[in-house]
Amino acid sequence: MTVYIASDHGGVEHKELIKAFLAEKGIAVEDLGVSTTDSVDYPDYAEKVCRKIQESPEDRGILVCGTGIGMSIAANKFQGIRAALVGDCFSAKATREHNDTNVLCLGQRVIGGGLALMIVDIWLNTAFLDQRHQQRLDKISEIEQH
Ligand SMILES: O=C(CO)[C@H](O)[C@H](O)[C@H](O)COP(=O)(O)O
Repeated sequence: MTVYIASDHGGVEHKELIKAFLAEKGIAVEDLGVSTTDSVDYPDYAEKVCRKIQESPEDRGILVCGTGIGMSIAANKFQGIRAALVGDCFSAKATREHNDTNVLCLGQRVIGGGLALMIVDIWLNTAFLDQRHQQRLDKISEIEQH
């Protein structure tokens, strides 16, 4: 599994932190930008990550902006992407178990680096529960077709 990661200017510091954390754990990570705090538009970076996940659905994406909200709104426009904005450990686990999310969104202006890394660790290491949850994801896919 490869983790594709990107941020806008409001999330670049957490992105760098997460990238180093994943590399240290031996997890393949590909950085799709940005590398400076020059102002950019977050949908451009959400698209870069989401296109990668559409091409290889076994991979995962992580998007960071100031609040994580803009990235999550943009990411959920892409077919097959289930993106969640997460700011606590309980939701990090639940959104994998129940929603099988393939993109994690984080807000650098909202949560500290330590919590961001905990969330990433839980999110990457929690499996989808399937069972009753799959039928709900199927309904989301149906909505996406119309
Ligand atoms: O999309 C967002 C808000 O939902 C992100 O937090 C962006 O990073 C933010 O809008 C960028 O704001 P800025 O004033 O241009 O730095």
